[in-house]
Amino acid sequence: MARVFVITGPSGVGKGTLIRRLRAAVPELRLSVSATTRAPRAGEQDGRDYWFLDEETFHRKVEDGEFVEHAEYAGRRYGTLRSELERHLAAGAPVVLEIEVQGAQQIRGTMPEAVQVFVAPPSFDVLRERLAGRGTDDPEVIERRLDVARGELRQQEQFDHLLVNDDLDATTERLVGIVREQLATATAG
Ligand SMILES: Nc1ncnc2c1ncn2[C@@H]1O[C@H](COP(=O)(O)OP(=O)(O)OP(=O)(O)O)[C@@H](O)[C@H]1O
Ligand SMILES: Nc1nc2c(ncn2[C@@H]2O[C@H](COP(=O)(O)O)[C@@H](O)[C@H]2O)c(=O)[nH]1
Repeated sequence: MARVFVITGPSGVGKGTLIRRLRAAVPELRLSVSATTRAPRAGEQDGRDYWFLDEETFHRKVEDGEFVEHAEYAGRRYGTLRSELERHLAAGAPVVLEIEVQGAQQIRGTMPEAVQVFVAPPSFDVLRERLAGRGTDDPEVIERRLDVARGELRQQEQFDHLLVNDDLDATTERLVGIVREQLATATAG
């Protein structure tokens, strides 16, 4: 029964944008707020955008088995807290995770019933433009993320669904369609 949706793909491809639109269309879908050791960006709030943790606290939570998945990404740590995911599932709500590719691969091993969607850019140049256009990261951070993206894009065929995020409205519609279909199947079953 598909109650967990994983949205993965390279940084800057539009995962967060698509998930905001998805949640507006499917209001019962809840977002699992991840933990990270990276610094908050301007306007980001602890507990809403991320749980911002120092390295020591993140490490302790890893040791205590508090993450369902975690990964090092571009020099920072990111992870899905078991408590976040279980809180939503216990309330009977479907949950969406926005995570990078190593974490998505871990979820495949531990939660094979989760529906995994890989979001790809129309081209590498477009990905670069989106990361730069977002205006949240320094040029060297953008280059590091693009380096990671090359490896991530090589894994795109391994996921249940592949969405090329070209036209935002069209991609949103396809994502909403995937989620609604899975939820309808789960309800019927
Ligand atoms: N289909 C699209 N066409 C044009 N611009 C887009 C499209 N989708 C997203 N964007 C823009 O691309 C930028 C990056 O999007 P977003 O922050 O959602 O990416 P992300 O995959 O969530 O990144 P990260 O993994 O770093 O959180 C944003 O400025 C967003 O408005
Ligand atoms: N494996 C995980 N990856 C995560 C998680 N939360 C976010 N992310 C991904 O990290 C990168 C960078 O994010 P940014 O906010 O610094 O731009 C991006 O691909 C996110 O999707 C998580 O819990 N686990």
